[in-house]
Amino acid sequence: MTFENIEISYSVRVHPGNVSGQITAPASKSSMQRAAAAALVSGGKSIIENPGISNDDQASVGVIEALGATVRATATGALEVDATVLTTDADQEIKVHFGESGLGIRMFTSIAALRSGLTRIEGQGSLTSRPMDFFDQTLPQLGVSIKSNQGKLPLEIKGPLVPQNITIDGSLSSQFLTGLLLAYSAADARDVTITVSNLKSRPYVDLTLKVMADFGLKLPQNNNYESFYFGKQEKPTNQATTTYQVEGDWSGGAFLLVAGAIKGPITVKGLDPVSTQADKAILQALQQSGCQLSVEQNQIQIGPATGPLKAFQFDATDCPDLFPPLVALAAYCEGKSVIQGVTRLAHKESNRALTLQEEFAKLGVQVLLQDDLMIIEGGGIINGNTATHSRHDHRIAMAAAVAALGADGPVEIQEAAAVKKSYPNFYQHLANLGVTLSY
Ligand SMILES: O=C(O)C1=C[C@@H](OP(=O)(O)O)[C@@H](O)[C@H](O)C1
Ligand SMILES: C=C(OP(=O)(O)O)C(=O)O
Repeated sequence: MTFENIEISYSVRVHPGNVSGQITAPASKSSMQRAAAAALVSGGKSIIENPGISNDDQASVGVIEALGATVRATATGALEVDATVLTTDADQEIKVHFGESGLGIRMFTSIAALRSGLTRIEGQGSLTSRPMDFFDQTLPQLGVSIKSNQGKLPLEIKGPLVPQNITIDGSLSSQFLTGLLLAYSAADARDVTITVSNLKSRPYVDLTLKVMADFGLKLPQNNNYESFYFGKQEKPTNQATTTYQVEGDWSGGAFLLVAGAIKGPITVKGLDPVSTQADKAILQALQQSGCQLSVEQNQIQIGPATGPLKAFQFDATDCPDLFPPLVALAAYCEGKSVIQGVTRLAHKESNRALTLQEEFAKLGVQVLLQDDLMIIEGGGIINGNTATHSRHDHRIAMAAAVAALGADGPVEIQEAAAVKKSYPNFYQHLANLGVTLSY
């Protein structure tokens, strides 16, 4: 597919009403993209079951193909990845395109740096303004030459990356560390340590290590998220085919759960309560809100409280993608809800603190920003008969759509197709739950 042609200009009108029935959460793009990377660097054969189909997922599959893996869809819908013989020569000059995926580019750039040939790294939309200067600072220390556009895309890199003891800053994003962990493992790093200061979004690193373990890759020792030590032993040689099941997505699922808490009851399937995914933490805020919640291994049942929902306090520093669904929830909770971690939002698909404040203001919901805190005044009337805009940010579109369920009239979401980045079936899933949508 060509990312230049993604069509993002249609609007969706979400009509207020109840949700009911059952729905299965989509595949997690965090799990899927890591699986694609792990399948490539394993140098073996893998089967990825329940593969994601979002734009970010498709971008990652395209990237592993560009890096030489062969990918084939099976009759059951799984993906078969063969990385035993790479079709791309390591010395060849190649171009890889990441669409708008922050994880994709930050994870695969270090992996592509294992090549001795030149790799040109491109992206589009919001990705072109997201910071990549980490690579300017880090890759030269590992023997990789890099040319960037003043710390932004496009990048040109030429390796091969040679693992060294290195110290990195983990405060902007965990995604760079995810890439280095995979690259060091692939390069059979021995007796080498990645030291990380101020690491944020830690559970995402747990997910990286979990996927690496599932693919039988060489694993570092995690010393309290402050350093990751790759031991002296040789990396395992992987003979057997790995079968990996992509996890259901707590990040997209969070919007379904909030819809259930506001206007359910509904049953959400496919979310593993013992997943390492950061956004599983939505359950804590939902519990505080007093909604009806029953969490089982195979399904979550969720519905409104008997009385009004209650305001909550939540620290989203390590699960920043929960801000948008939490703001939608807070809009329906009586009183002031407080979410910590605002500084983590500046460099997402939009500056999410501001876009949440501006788009929810259109719905009559006041969102205050005080240093690292977001304060949402909830429990009032949600304005319908109004238009919001996705701001080309999938999570802003989904937050506005869910908030619309209890509004006093329909809410338009402009440039609604932004959801394709992570959850292409989102509107269909709302419709399956009984929501009336018009286009
Ligand atoms: O590794 C991942 O899958 C992700 C990590 C998080 O980013 P940061 O580490 O930059 O917070 C998250 O916001 C992003 O949507 C996905
Ligand atoms: C920020 C996000 O993703 P990424 O950083 O991978 O583009 C997201 O999905 O909300």
